[in-house]
Amino acid sequence: MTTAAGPAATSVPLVELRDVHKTFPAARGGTPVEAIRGVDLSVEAGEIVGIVGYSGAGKSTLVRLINALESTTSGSVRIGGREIADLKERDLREVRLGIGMIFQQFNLFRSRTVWGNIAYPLEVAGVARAEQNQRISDLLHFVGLADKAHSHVDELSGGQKQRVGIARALATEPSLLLADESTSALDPETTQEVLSLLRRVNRELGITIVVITHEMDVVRSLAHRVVVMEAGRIVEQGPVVQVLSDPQQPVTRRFVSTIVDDEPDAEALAALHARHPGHFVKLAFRGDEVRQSDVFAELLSRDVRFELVYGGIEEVQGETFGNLTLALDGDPAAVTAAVAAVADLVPTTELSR
Ligand SMILES: Nc1ncnc2c1ncn2[C@@H]1O[C@H](COP(=O)(O)OP(=O)(O)OP(=O)(O)O)[C@@H](O)[C@H]1O
Repeated sequence: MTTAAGPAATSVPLVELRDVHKTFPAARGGTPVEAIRGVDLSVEAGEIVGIVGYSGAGKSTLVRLINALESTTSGSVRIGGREIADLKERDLREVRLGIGMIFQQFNLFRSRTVWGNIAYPLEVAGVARAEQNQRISDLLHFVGLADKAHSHVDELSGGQKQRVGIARALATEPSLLLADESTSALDPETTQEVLSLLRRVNRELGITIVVITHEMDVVRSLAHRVVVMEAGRIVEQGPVVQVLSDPQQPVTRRFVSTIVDDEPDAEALAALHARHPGHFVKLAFRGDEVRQSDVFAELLSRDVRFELVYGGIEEVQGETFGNLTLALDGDPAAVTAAVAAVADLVPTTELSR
């Protein structure tokens, strides 16, 4: 009998990059561009990994290395344990068939119907007509567009177009789906629909997903793990809840601050100090290990006044975390003792003026 942990612990990652570099040669009169500078990355089968970074960080180049559209300058890219650089064209085609892509601008054929778009990769792969028909029909039902089979692409909304893009990407039954800014052209409600479809692709079909995005909301609601890129390097990575609740690098903090506003920045802190007397401390709550009421009870038992002046509690994928900033006021020795007592209960940071 195999256990769930057994095969997973010994199986090779679906995607494995080791010390990968990619330098584009200099354009005339310019200098070479080091787009990827020593990236190590593993993606396990069944994961959803979000890759975030600002424009130019190297995200698209990384994806083009993973789907073998670009070759490395040095380092190793393995897909399903196979070294891409060693593969002959025929094997490379097979690897590419195992990877689906969806794009920000959908990249659909306007001259074809919805059915025709999904059929395209099957025609290229030489799949028999009867099997094509069965797969296309199944996919149309899966993405909820069975009634649009014979519509033209121009008649569809953005969300419907992306659902066609997803069906087309799944037609060759890939094990990996790469999504490059796949929701950036969509409004928030349609974005949620597409993300929910991607979650089903992962959960119900077992397909591994790598999404590239600059939207942290996409990471928060979709990914299991997040990888942060800056200037061609991975600067931080980890489970989404961990990275959102305790970002380490400045670039990660900037991304996280777009969706989590539970810490006052310098300007907000100055404004708070102008309104509230006392000593400011930030308390970090993670999960339900420590109850806020225990912390407040500790403060109430002491000879200090306190006020909640800033903060927020987030829930991400069923886990809660957040920071609360308190202003403590009273006799300096009592305040110092109260801060020490609270610091025994929860991670506490003193916020200086
Ligand atoms: N084919 C190319 N030739 C020369 N330079 C390139 C090429 N492709 C990418 N670059 C450069 O490599 C760097 C990384 O680009 P890349 O497109 O991978 O970043 P990105 O994080 O995906 O950015 P964006 O979100 O804007 O797409 C940039 O400086 C870019 O100009």
